[in-house]
This record gives sequence, C-alpha cells and structure tokens, in this order.
Amino acid sequence: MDSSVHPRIRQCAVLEADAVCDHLHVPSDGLSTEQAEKSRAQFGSNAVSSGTADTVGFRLRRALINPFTVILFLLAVISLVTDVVLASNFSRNATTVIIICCMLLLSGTVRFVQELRAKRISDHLSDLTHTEVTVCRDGQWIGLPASALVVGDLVRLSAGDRVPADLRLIQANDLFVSQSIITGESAVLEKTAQALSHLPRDYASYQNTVFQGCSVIGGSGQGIVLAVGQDTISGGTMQAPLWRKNGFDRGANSIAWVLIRFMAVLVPIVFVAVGLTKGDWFAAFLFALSVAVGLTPEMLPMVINACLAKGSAAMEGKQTIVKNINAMQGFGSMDVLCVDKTGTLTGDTVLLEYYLDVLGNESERVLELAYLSSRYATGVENHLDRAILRYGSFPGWDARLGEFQVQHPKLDELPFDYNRRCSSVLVGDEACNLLIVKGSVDEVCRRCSQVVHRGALHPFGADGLNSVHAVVDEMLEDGMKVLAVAYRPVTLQALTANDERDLILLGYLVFFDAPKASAASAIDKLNALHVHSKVLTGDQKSVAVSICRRLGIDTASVLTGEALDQLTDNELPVCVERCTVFAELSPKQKMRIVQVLQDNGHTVGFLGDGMNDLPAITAADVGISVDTAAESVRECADVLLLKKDLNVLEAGILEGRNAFANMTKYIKITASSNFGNIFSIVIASVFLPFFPMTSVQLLLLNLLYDMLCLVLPWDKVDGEACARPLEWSGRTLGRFMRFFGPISSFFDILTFGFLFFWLCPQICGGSFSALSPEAQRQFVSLFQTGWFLESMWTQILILHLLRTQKVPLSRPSRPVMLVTLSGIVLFTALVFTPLGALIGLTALPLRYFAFLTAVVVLYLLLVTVAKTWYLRRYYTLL
Ligand SMILES: Nc1ncnc2c1ncn2[C@@H]1O[C@H](COP(=O)(O)OP(=O)(O)OP(=O)(O)O)[C@@H](O)[C@H]1O
Ligand SMILES: [Mg+2]
Repeated sequence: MDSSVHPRIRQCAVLEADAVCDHLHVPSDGLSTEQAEKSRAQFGSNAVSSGTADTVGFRLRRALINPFTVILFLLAVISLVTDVVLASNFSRNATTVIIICCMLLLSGTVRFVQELRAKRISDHLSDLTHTEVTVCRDGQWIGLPASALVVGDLVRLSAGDRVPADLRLIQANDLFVSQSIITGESAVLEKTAQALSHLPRDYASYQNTVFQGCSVIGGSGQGIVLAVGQDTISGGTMQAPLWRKNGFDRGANSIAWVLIRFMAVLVPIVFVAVGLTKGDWFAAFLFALSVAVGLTPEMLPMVINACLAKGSAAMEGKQTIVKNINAMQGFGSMDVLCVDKTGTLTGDTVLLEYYLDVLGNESERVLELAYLSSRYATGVENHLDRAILRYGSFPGWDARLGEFQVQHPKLDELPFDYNRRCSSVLVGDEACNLLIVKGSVDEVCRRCSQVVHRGALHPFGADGLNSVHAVVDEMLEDGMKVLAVAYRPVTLQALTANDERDLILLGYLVFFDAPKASAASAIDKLNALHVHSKVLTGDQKSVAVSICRRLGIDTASVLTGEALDQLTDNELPVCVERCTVFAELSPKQKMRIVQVLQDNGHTVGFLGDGMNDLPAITAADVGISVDTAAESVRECADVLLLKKDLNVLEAGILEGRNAFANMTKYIKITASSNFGNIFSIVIASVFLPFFPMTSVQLLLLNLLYDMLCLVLPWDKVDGEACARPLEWSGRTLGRFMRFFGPISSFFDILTFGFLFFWLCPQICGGSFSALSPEAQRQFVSLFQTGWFLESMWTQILILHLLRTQKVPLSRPSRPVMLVTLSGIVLFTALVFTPLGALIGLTALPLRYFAFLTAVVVLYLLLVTVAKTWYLRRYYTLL
C-alpha cells in the first residue's frame, strides 16, 4: 500500500460516492462558508508553495555553502590558527584571514544576487500560472483561486483543467486524466466515481481519485477535496513539470563528470608531488584542495543562469515566454520540430464554409443540429465549435438558432475526445429526445445504419461509406476539413458511449482552414537552421497532404496513425525518421512519435495547442504552446508563444543557441585553462623548492577570472556558431581541455624558467639555495607574482582567441572587450598596491613586462596555429 497517499483518500476510496459525502459531513450542495472556514482551521489550506527551493534563506544558504566557499573557509580557519592564535606577538599577521573573508563575502554576494534574481523570475512565473477552480459553496457554483480550497469542497472538473487538490470523484463523465506530471507515465487514464473493491498498491491506480497537478484531458466530473496543500501527493507544489526536463541536467552532469575525472587524476598527483618534494603533508593537503577548487569553474552555475536568463529575457521581447528556464538549452540543441496543423500551418481562424446534406447540397438542418452540438459542448474550447457558434451571431441566423436552442434544452452530453473522435449531446425535442453526434467522417459513419435525404430514410449499406467518400474526398483534397453530423431519436434521458450507434447520417460540415502564407517561408528558415519540421496532426490524411503540399512540405511518404500501429519495433524508428507528415494520429501516437525521435538521438520540440497535443508536449524536450491554449496545456509547456507563428520560433531558436554558445564558451575555455594551470603546478611542485603560487593566490586568481567571465552572456556569437543545433554535453570537453590546456602549460614552464633562473636571481642577488631566508622570501614573492600575472594575462587573452571559430579572431561585443581589458589592467595594477602585498604579491621590474609581452604574443600565435589545426581535424571548436 502506498503510504504517500493521505489516509483520508484510502478510507474514501472504498466507499460509494454518497457514503463519502456522509463520511466527510459534506452537504450535497457543497460546504457553506462557515464550514469551509472550520475545515481550513482543522485540515489546513491549499497553500500553493513551490517547496523549500524558493525561500530566501534557502537561496542564501546555497549562495554561501558550496565547495569553493567551504575550502576558502577552511583555509581561513587554518590561517587564523597558525598565523594569529598560535603565532608569537611579533609575527602575528591577520591579513590572510581578512583577505579570505573578503573573498568569501565577494563570491557569496555575487551568488546571492544571482539566486535572488532567479527567485524573482520563478515567482513571477507562478503568478502567471495561478489557477481558478469551480467550487460549490453555499449551494452556488463559483470561481475561486485554487489556494482557497479546503477539505470537503465540492469541485467541478472539465477538459483542460488542472486538478487543484487531491479529489475523490463522486461523478465522472468519460473523465480522462493524464497523470504524467506525478507519475512520469504518459498514458491517459479513465477515472470513475465507483468505489474500489480493494486498495491498490500505488497511488497511480486509485481509479476514483484524481491528484493535484494532473490534467483533465477529456470529459467532466465532480469531486470532493480530500487532501490539500502539503497533504497532497505532489506536496502542494502544483508543480509545473520543472524537474521532468532532464535533458539539461543530463548535459550538466556529463560536463561535471568530465571535470571530476580530471580532478580525480590530478589532485592526488599534486598532493603526492607536493608532499614528497616539500615534506609537509598538511600543507600539501591544503594546496591540493585549492587545486581542486581551481579546477572547477565555480562560477559555472552563475554564468549558466545569466546566459539562460539573458536569453529568455531577449526572447520575451520576441513574443516568446520561456517558462522553464532549463528549456532554453533545448532551444539551442533542438534539431527536430514537430508541429500540429491548425493555427501553425493554417490560419488562426477556421471558418465553417458549407453545411451539406449527404449528397452535397446545402442543408440548414445540418447547421441547426451542429449548432446545438457545439453550443452544449463542455469540452475544451476548439476551433471547430467556435467556427460553428459564430453562426449564432450572424444576422438572419442569430434569432433562428437562438429559438432552436430554446426548443431543444440540453439533457446530457458525451464530450469530444480524441479516441472516439466525435461528440454527442442529448437534447429534448417535441415527441421524443434527440441524440446528436458530430465528429470525424469515418468515426460517425461507422456508427450509422441509415441516412436521411430530403426527409426520407435510406439504409446505410455496405457501400454507404463509398458514397460518402465520393462526396467528401474532393473537399478533403482541396484541404477542407470535413465533419459528419448524425442523429437518432431516442427515449433516453442520459447518455453512455454505447448509445452512439444506429445513427442516421444527416450531412457534413465543411470548414475552410487555409494554409498560412508565412508558414512556407518559416519552414524554409527552420530548415536553414538545420531544424527539420515534421507535421503531426489528428486530422485526415488527405487534408494534411493537401495543406502540406501547398506549403512545400515533402509529402512523398505520409504515415497514418493506423499504419503507425502496424509497424514493428524495427521499422518504427526508420519510418518515423523518414516521414515528415503524420496524419490521423491519436494523442498517444503523437507522443509515441516524439519518443521514437528522441530515441533516435534527436532533441525534439513540439508545438501544439490542443489537449491532444498535451502528452507530446510533455514528452518533448521543448514543449511549446501558445498563450491561448487550454490551461493544462499552457502549464505543461516549457515555452509559450504570444503568437502561434513559426516565424516567432525562428527568433527563439537563435536566441537559445546564442545563450548556449556563450555557456559552452565559458565552460570549455575556463576548464581548459584551469587544466593547463594545474598541469603547470604539478610540474612546478616537483622541481621547485617552494609553491609556485600560494593557495590564496590561486583561489584569488580563479575568482577574479571567473568574475570577469560573468560578462560572457553579453558576448556576441558568430553567425556560423549558431547555424546548427548545438550539443549540450561533455562529449568534446575532455578533448578540448587536453588539447589547449598543455599549450598554456608550455608557456608557464617557460615563465618558471625565466623567473627562477634569471629574473629572481638577478634581483635578489643569487640563486635560491644560496640566499638568506629573508632574501628567499623576496625570491618566492617575485616568482609567485611573476606567475600570477602571466597566468592571468594568458588566461584572459586566450578567451578572445578561443571564443570564436574565426581565425585569428572576431570582434567580441563591447562589454566583453571593455571588461576583459580593464580587468587585465586592474589586476596588473593590484600587484603594485598594498593590497597585493597583503597576499604576497610584489612589484615587478620593467624587464619582466617585456618578457611577459613576448610570452603572450608567442602564446597567442601558437594558439592560433593550434586552433587552425584543431578546426581542420574536428571541424568545430566549441
Ligand atoms: N469539436 C469537435 N467536434 C467533433 N469532432 C471533432 C472536434 N474536434 C476535432 N474533431 C475530429 O477529430 C479529428 C482530429 O481533430 P483535429 O483535427 O483537431 O486534430 P489535431 O491533431 O488537433 O489537428 P491539428 O494538427 O490541426 O491541430 C478531426 O479531424 C475531427 O474529425
Ligand atoms: Mg490541434
């Protein structure tokens, strides 16, 4: 038995619906306001929180506690003990401690500011996505925010809603629910109001309970709130499926692993090398720790956040709202885009063009019945019903249809769902009641046994479907969308799906769904960006083909849902890969195609706005929808377009790739130069009688460099770098590090030689071993400063070479230019200030700078040559 389910849910699951109301003392017309208040006091409110992740305290903690700060702190404590507490009065020196504390403060503040900004963005998003619920209070159905729900409330659900709390159903009409958000499983389940005979093992199988956060795909129902807030399965998070997208984490993990592998090899080597040569194992341990820190690009999360945040802000200016910031990455690496048809390839408004009898002559009766069917439909709002209802306001039709509606009150309905592909309503008529069914031509005809023409009934024989197609096919091939309308006089008062049989075919509704002029060029543009579009529609094959052909989309092989189901597991990946147009798909099949594409190694985007697109949107790496879509679709999408237009997407993709390219730049360049540094340290520690740089200097260098890198999100990206989808993984990181890292080590060693054998002996008046301890200290300080500066100069300047594929380089954006150059000047100046002296840096003579210039020039030249070679070999740099 599943213990995450609230006991109240378990108790009620085995009770009949009426017994549930009695058990909870809920009147049949809902709670009164006082009862609601009482329940709130007793069982708590439906607080919609987003978990611990959002409190300021949590973010403060995250900003202050991380490996970088922990090691700094450790160093500070050790320095406090050895330099201050244990030191004699004479040699007491607190500068190291103070400096480390300043560094702690600095990095903590930068992180915290970033974290706060991220929190503001997510708060803003949860504002955008607040939910309203239909609740029965004091005997009245009213709209309330989801947070106002209490245990015992009677709630109404309909297609498109998100479930606002954990509910026990007491009434369900073909209620289909997707639980993918809490179970990760995308199957669409039917829920009923019946009592369970026994308690299921896990919560996903509670047939009569719907859980907070799930979406209603079809049908309608009523339920009683059993658990709110923290008591719900999802723990009151109403989670937008933020954690579901793991493409981003996968990429980030693979990068982290590359770095960890490097560290696992290098850090022990440093430890042993330093320990053996210096004999001081404790110092060696500390130094190895700093090296470990030095190897991680610790500003990584911040640079990534800044890149993503900047990208999403830029997209907002381009009519695209990025709800899940991690999906930005998907935008950068997306190489297949699946789209639906209506609104994407065709215009925003579908028009009802003709209403025809079975032989194709205009028939007003068809429109009248269709009007009732649409008027009484409670499913998710859709293009077709909207087009039919528009007739209700046409002059000449408005009065007539209004009157017709009054004569035929609604008795019951079976809402439209994408598996039946038809919708039914039961209305009152003079003599007996009337069942009206409207839906896909094939599905409706399958349920017909008669046709009516000019008032006369004829049997709908075996060739009936052929005659129907003789009338309909021509219109389908012209790209018109066709629905069939059928009816049956009945004596029923309520409907079940079983009643949709022995119908009398009345006629057709023909909709005009014109291709959008801009769609063809948008698809070409996406192709130019190496994003291949595939059309996934539930509509009929001939309509889809006709529209795609007019838009220049390859229709050579078209796969229907039925054909898809017949493919073997071996054929499926190949066929899905090859086809560009898929028609007559069920929601599940749309999702299946997305998954097959993912298994084929693609990063898949899905653009759709219907409930039938929901499973696919959830499954896709980037789920894209429009702001006019049903609520649960909007909630599940990662990205919302303010305009359903493929052209909007093109801009988004470019922004995504930009953000992505800048992120990769930082990771690769920083990791490779850090790797080079560590490599040099290993060599230096073996040959030198002292540390080539103190731990504090190493950390400071690292911190300063990383702070400069915070400007990278504002860098320009070369056109070519964005021409293709970019891969987010550590696959090529190791290669890049191993290639460019040692080049910098080569120059480091050159510098070591210059400092150790020439410059320092010259200034101090002798080689290191021959000097007095006082002079030795000066020697070390000169040496360390010399390397500090060389390291910093090369590290910063190399950024300019490696940030672009162009040889030798392309112009960076002005902020990047400004920040890096002023960074170099400032940090060089630091050496000459008392502040520099505090961490053991000292002024260097002009001779050194002459050498430095020569080294830097040589280094840049060599890297240019190396870059050319690398590009010839691997084709891409970053
Ligand atoms: N409101 C409705 N009432 C009756 N039948 C409908 C309704 N909506 C859709 N259908 C039927 O279901 C079929 C599939 O629906 P639809 O064309 O909307 O699929 P889709 O995949 O959303 O298409 P698109 O790619 O154009 O968005 C339609 O061809 C039509 O026959
Ligand atoms: Mg649709």
